[in-house]
Amino acid sequence: MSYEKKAIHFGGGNIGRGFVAEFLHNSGYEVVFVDVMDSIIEALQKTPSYTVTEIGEDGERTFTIDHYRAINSKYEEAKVIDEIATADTVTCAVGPNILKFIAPVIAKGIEARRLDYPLAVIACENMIGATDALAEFIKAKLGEDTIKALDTKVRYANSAIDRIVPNQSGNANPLDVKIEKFYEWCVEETPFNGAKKPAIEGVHYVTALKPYIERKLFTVNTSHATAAYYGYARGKKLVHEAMHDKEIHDIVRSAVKETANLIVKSHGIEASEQNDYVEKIIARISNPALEDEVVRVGRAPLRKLGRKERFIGPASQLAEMGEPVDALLGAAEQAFRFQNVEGDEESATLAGMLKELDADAATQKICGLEKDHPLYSRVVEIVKKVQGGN
Ligand SMILES: NC(=O)C1=CN([C@@H]2O[C@H](COP(=O)(O)OP(=O)(O)OC[C@H]3O[C@@H](n4cnc5c(N)ncnc54)[C@H](O)[C@@H]3O)[C@@H](O)[C@H]2O)C=CC1
Ligand SMILES: O=P(O)(O)OC[C@H]1O[C@](O)(CO)[C@@H](O)[C@@H]1O
Repeated sequence: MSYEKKAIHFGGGNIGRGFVAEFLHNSGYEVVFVDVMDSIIEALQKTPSYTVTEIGEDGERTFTIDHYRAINSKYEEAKVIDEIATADTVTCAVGPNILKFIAPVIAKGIEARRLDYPLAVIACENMIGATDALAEFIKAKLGEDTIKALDTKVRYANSAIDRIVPNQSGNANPLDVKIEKFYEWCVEETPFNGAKKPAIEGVHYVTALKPYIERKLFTVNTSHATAAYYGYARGKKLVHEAMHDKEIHDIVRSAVKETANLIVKSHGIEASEQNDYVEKIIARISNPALEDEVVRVGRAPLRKLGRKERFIGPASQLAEMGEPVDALLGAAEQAFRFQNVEGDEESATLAGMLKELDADAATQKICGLEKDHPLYSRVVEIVKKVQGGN
């Protein structure tokens, strides 16, 4: 394979190594990982290859990922800037809250650009409009001249990325990644009009991303997080254990029945198609081979209780239509109860906020709901219940 194209990928974690880098590598890109975690960067620098193992119903397939380099942006920012100046694409999978921290170095790379075609930037996060958000942070750091000629320097495309990559442990090579076989990576096509769009095999270019990302976030992530929060509350360690508990299984199904109603109504997707999609997701999150922990899937509850996120996002739209949202609110309640979980900073911040703020202030601050929104008083009641220890 010839490696004529170069991709800079921020975040050498689970989805970065296991999904994004695998696709870039298999499409002939040299991948330059950028991370701030010493152990990951050192391992990538020392180890010339790692293995991605896909777990499917029909067995396992392995791929060797090589021809990559790695830079720690904490110590070697100048190198990162130079790589971006001569790269074809920048991708990231760092978590929505980290976008603001990677933006300044990307901006400097754009300012220093030495190629006569635009850099393609695609954020791969569980977040609606993640690339737009990154673009805003980048714009704040760009000079006026660059902003005037922005189209010639950079093109931003939002994406929806779906593949379950659990935390990895027990692998002989700590860089190895075990992932599910299923994947979906949709990227907006129109931002590349008049420019070359990244030729990444497996990427599905779409003209309208909203139906894809909402269907994904409000089905995959809603069901996964519902199983995780109820599972955590009932002492389950792994997501499939939660899904094999009949009560939790039924609750998860009720939540995705509510979101299916929204997806069908707002995106004109056929009910039978959405039903097939739901069944596929239920099977995926029930897969014992993934050994996915409820605390990983429930991580960052403050973000997950946000206005556009997996519970309040669909529930607020449904409430505006006068449609049922009981199961979604039940799941949101369990998210509010995900407090002081070891290793999850946000769960401690959530606990602090629920102590300090009254229910109205917490509802507004955490869920971003306006007082006159039809969902508002119902969420306030939930917050009061959680605060009262009931
Ligand atoms: N793991 C999964 O199954 C999926 C994850 N995603 C999304 O991908 C994103 C990453 O998730 P994971 O890979 O699971 O998390 P992870 O925690 O395994 O990886 C995140 C990586 O970002 C790095 N990082 C943090 N700050 C950084 C900075 N300033 N510069 C460069 N790197 C930095 C971390 O050190 C870590 O290696 C999240 O937005 C998640 O929602 C999306 C679909 C599936
Ligand atoms: O990455 P988030 O947004 O914290 O959500 C947790 C998990 O949800 C999934 O995307 C699928 O439900 C994961 O595999 C992901 O890491």
